[in-house]
Amino acid sequence: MKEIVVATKNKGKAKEFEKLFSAHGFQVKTLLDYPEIGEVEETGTTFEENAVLKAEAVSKQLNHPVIADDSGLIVDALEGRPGIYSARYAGAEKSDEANMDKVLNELKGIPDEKRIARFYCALAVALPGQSTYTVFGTCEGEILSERRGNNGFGYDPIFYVYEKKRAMAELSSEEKNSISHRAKALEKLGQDIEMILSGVGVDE
Ligand SMILES: O=c1[nH]c(=O)c2ncn([C@@H]3O[C@H](COP(=O)(O)OP(=O)(O)OP(=O)(O)O)[C@@H](O)[C@H]3O)c2[nH]1
Ligand SMILES: [Mg+2]
Repeated sequence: MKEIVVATKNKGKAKEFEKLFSAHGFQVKTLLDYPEIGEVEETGTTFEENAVLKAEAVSKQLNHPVIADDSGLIVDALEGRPGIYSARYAGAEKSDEANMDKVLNELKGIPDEKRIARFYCALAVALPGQSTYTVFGTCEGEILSERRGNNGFGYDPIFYVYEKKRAMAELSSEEKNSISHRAKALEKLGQDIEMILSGVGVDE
């Protein structure tokens, strides 16, 4: 089976990519398989910049093609926060529970129609010796007033997905993978995906 390296240490993302890429016949390796690779500092000011930083840094270290994901939650009533700071919104320990509590507290008393939000995912594909390619995807919804469901990761329990009329954490992994920002970004690679991945894949 061909392998694809995704430059993430996030177990939730890793699981989603495993399923998304298995549909294309690829086995996913992540930074959890390469403990020697340190954290890449996310110093960019956009999701795209951070995705490129992660993909290129890891591609250089491994000297092979790498995909990276930089993603997050954008809440209109919070002027776009937590945005690129989604993982660390409530502090460096990256606690999903503390992050959700912070968003829920900031939105206390805000009515449903003003709780509009979206998930955003930028994917960068870094191929050694070639320019890095980026695509993005979004998923529209609203911030609930309390948690619902146990699936997924991150802010999934407090995100109501318009397309499914349920919280993201109430969706099965198959359902999430059919509508998520991550899946939509991958879809944008469209018909190019097999071609790009045939360059990205590393034969075992
Ligand atoms: O409920 C969610 N469902 C999702 O589908 C989702 N995708 C992203 N996020 C949030 O945004 C941060 C990404 O930040 P991020 O791209 O820097 O990733 P990360 O730091 O977790 O891992 P890495 O990939 O950088 O190693 C994550 O930690 C989450 O808080 C999500 N939350
Ligand atoms: Mg990160």
